[in-house]
Amino acid sequence: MLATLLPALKELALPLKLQLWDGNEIEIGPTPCVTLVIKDPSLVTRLRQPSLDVLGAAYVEGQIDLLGPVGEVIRIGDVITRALGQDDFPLPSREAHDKTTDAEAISYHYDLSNDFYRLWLDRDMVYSCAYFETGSEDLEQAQQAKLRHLCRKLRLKPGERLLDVGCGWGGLARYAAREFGAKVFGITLSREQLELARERVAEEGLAKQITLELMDYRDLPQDGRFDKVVSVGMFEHVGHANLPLYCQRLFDAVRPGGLVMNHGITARHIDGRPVGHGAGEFINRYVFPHGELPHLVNISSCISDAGLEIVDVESLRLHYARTLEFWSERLEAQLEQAKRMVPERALRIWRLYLAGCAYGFRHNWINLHQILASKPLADGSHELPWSRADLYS
Ligand SMILES: C[S@@+](CC[C@H](N)C(=O)[O-])C[C@H]1O[C@@H](n2cnc3c(N)ncnc32)[C@H](O)[C@@H]1O
Repeated sequence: MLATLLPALKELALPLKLQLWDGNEIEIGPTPCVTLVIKDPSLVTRLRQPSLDVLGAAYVEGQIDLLGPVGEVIRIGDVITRALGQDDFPLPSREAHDKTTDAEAISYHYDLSNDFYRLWLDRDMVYSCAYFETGSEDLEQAQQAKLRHLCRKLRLKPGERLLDVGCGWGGLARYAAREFGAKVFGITLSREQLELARERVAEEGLAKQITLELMDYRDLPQDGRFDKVVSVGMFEHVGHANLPLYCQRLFDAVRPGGLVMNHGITARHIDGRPVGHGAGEFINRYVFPHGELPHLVNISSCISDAGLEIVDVESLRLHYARTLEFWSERLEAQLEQAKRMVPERALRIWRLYLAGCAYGFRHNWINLHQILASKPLADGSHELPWSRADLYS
């Protein structure tokens, strides 16, 4: 098999070296910066028609090692799988979601280790796309700018009640309470997140303004008690089948005249056909089980059908590429510390996931949309200013 694989790889002239199970080294292209260590000879057959899922799984399960800058590893993986891989990937499955499967999926990802996430996220541990007003900000500045951008889009005022659906480690809740005087109710399905988020609320003396609970979005109050609703990086876990219910819950939670912000990752294609040879399969298998990415059209349609009026949409695709590059660089710079916090297998998964998603956003495989919607008042009016000028003043 090696006899057919090597000429095919060499044609790609990649900066890659193979190291075989017997110690032999073969240079595939000029000045290699990445070494693919094949520990298991049976893998060569599968590499003849590779996918990012096959390569990623082999790395996670320890059948191969990948040495060199992780960004280059991903780029080389993409070139190889596009050149040698198959093209007929099936459409991703759209699954039924219930509270139990969703709670397990959330725990798998978010309860991994608070220390590990603290290592490479910003100090507020905001785990979603940052906002780069000029492109020259560092991660801390860009995450603070994102929190401000969200609160401004929501036209948040002192004393207003804000619901934060999928509140993570509480960064937005604390920002909205501290900087905008809001009263925040936040929910998460992760026990680890909740514990640390509550600690941070108490440390900042914000306990009177912020309540955080372990709660599924399906159990939210439905009496329009909130002035504003925000959901950041959460709806990717909902699944197509439950999008109408999710949007209905947001509608029912907010008062007439109130605003709803849905910030999340969206698919490149409406039918969900794969982008990146096997990247989606890898993410689904190892990173976000039961995750599903709707297209902007799917989520917009559900928001509208629920009775909300979409008033503003912004794409932040390259902002998420930049955010993920920061996360990946920070993790790569601290691998020794990370090894002490999570099992080797998890570290391998998260290294590929962060660098791979940075690459995916950069190459337009996926997008990020902030969708602002208003719950119309009885006479059809809403409470928004005439222009967006206030967002930038
Ligand atoms: C990517 S994190 C984003 C956290 C936070 N919004 C941020 O920007 O840092 C996704 C969040 O959604 C929450 N989540 C996912 N599914 C949920 C569900 N069914 N009900 C409530 N929260 C959920 C997770 O627990 C997690 O806090």
